[in-house]
Amino acid sequence: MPRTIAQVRAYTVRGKGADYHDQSGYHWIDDHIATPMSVYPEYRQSRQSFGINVLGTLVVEIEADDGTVGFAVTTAGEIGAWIVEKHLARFLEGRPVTDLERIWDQMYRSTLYYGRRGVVLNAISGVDLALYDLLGRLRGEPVHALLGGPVRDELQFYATGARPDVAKELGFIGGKMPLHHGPAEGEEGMRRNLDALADMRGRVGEDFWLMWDCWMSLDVDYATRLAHRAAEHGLRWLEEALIPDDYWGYAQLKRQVPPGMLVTTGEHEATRWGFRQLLETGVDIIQPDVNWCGGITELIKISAMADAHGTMVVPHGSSVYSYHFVVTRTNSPFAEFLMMHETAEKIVPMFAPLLLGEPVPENGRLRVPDTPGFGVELNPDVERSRPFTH
Ligand SMILES: C[C@H](O)[C@H](O)[C@@H](O)[C@@H](O)C(=O)O
Ligand SMILES: [Mg+2]
Repeated sequence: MPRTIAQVRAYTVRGKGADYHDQSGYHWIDDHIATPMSVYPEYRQSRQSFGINVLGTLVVEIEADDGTVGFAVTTAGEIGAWIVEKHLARFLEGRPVTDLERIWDQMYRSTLYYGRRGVVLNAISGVDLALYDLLGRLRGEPVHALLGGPVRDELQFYATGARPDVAKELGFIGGKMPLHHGPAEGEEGMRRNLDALADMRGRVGEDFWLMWDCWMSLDVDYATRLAHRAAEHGLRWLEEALIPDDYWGYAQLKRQVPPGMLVTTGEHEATRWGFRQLLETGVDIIQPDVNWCGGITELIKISAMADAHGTMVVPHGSSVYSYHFVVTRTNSPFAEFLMMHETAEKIVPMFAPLLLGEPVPENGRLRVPDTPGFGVELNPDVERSRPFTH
């Protein structure tokens, strides 16, 4: 007889954690990075200035009738806590822990009138991930064992951050840099972008992967011109050049970039329906974030669709929550590691200080632990609050 769900609880945490853009003091991740808001000069220097960190962390706890507790974290803060406590909890409490598919379907269908993507799917993802953590703890198995088991002994990673040259020394297979200047900064900005790429290529040599993360900041014309000029410096992929809804733009960009340059995107997309539209554009790699796209239950569907399209799935950096998935999928040959050290020169856990036991790559590689669930615990020293109950 499977255990049943006794209670669902939602907590919020401010500062760092799953809302990893919420850093204090200097941090490369908030240093003049191009965004859709870069058309407004007053919002170019800092993404926090326009609110990239307004949500905060949501912690979802799910307790079984035997007292076992599973949890997961995501980016959703108080809004997410309200959605979990006041709306989603009703589809879980009293149900078997194994009811993953029915619970997901009812959470998604019941929130369609105000959800579909964004913070509602972040909250649904948090619940789904907490359920997988609880199921793994109850069965004494790591989540990757619940997903069919590893297809490789260890993960290999590329690193995202300001210092691909340091990433190369640390054993990563590539370095993804933030793009600093968008179309509104004209030819001067384009030249600065290309100078930065040329400089980094000079530091890492000819064979190390270099990528740009454009964080939705470009238009098709600028992205096409940038791609063609970046080709001489061996840019491997241009990531999230356009806003997520511009599926037509992604299809055009894919047709226009130089042969061999990859077009990638997807971290701000959600559900099998959103990714079906993305796959039909012909992009080369989709990058769902498992904490935002609908959780493991939805990522299984997204990944199978992509596999049939011959498209790689390299989830956006989301620590253990993506590692347990990537290690079980043949069309996910490598993973992302976000360098959350303020100058991207050292390895620190992505969600630090939120999770105890959060594993990090060594020499750019990681054997995903066999600890039950996702193998991490909430840090009791991190202050959290429960803003709503039900
Ligand atoms: C580095 C990028 O600007 C984002 O901050 C990052 O979170 C995301 O786009 C990524 O792909 O890691
Ligand atoms: Mg990205």
